[in-house]
Amino acid sequence: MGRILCAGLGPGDPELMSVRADRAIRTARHVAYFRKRGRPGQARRIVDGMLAPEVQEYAMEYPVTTELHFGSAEYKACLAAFYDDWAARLAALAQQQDVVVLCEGDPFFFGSFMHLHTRLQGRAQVEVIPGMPGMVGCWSATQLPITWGDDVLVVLMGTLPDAELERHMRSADALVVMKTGRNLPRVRRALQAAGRLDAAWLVERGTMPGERIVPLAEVDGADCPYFAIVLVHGQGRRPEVLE
Ligand SMILES: C[C@@]1(CC(=O)O)C2=NC(=C\c3[nH]c(c(CCC(=O)O)c3CC(=O)O)Cc3[nH]c(c(CC(=O)O)c3CCC(=O)O)/C=C3\N/C(=C\2)[C@@H](CCC(=O)O)[C@]3(C)CC(=O)O)/[C@H]1CCC(=O)O
Ligand SMILES: C[S@@+](CC[C@H](N)C(=O)[O-])C[C@H]1O[C@@H](n2cnc3c(N)ncnc32)[C@H](O)[C@@H]1O
Repeated sequence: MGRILCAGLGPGDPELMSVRADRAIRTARHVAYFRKRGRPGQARRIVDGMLAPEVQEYAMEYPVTTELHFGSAEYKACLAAFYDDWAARLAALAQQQDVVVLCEGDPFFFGSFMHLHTRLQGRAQVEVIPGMPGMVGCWSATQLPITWGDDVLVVLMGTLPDAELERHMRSADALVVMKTGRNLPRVRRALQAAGRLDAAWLVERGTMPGERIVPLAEVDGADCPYFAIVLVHGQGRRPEVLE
């Protein structure tokens, strides 16, 4: 059985990837990565200038992202076929030589590689190199702590229904909202309803080129990039500052 190594790349700044991922990428002969059709892909962009000249690249282009609703049968069938196809191709390739799959952030944290990982069991030796999740890069970009004392941190997806968003926003101390993109107006409304809007920050492309950090209440756009996270920092218990 060949080996498939998935390298977590961290939030975007190449200096935030692990030494192990760096080594795997620089010595790789076969490199695969996900991307939206017609775009360079964040994972591929992060490793610009790191790949060996003779490397073979495999761009795994999503057949759809927002064109079909993710709850529809058509979307599920289309994505299942896409993952099945790439799992078979990578397993065959790995018979000859190691394959490195690139993944922005951490592969096991809402990463596309999870869908290949499931399908590759028993067909290849699969290893995952952890990466710093995007949200860590984002809260560090704000230069403020995210949790103190007993704070409960909840990670939400902007794709959740409005009522679910609002319920969690009311109960948690610190908040991370991912998959913001075109869901931004709904995320904003839910934060307002939960009384959290004034404490919320929008971090677009955290640690990537074009990074933008703004108080969410000051943003009037209906949309933001897919690579954007909304944060509410916890204010939990801590010893008082005496001086
Ligand atoms: C459908 C939707 C729903 C949802 O997120 O649940 C969804 N992606 C959406 C949008 C979207 N996706 C992408 C862009 C362009 C970004 C750009 O180029 O700017 C846009 C925006 C756009 O097209 O406008 C590309 C992309 N997506 C993933 C990666 C790789 C990675 O991150 O690993 C990359 C490459 C990024 C790169 O590196 O460039 C990964 C995932 N995306 C998934 C689903 C899951 C897989 C599908 C499945 O199996 O269901 C998974 C694995 C996440 C998971 O399963 O949690 C949501 C619509 C929400 C809505 O309705 O608004
Ligand atoms: C499919 S998930 C992938 C998560 C990734 N595996 C991780 O560990 O962060 C994509 C979502 O992650 C968030 N994200 C990841 N990295 C980010 C970054 N550097 N800046 C802003 N958002 C980011 C965005 O909310 C985006 O919609």
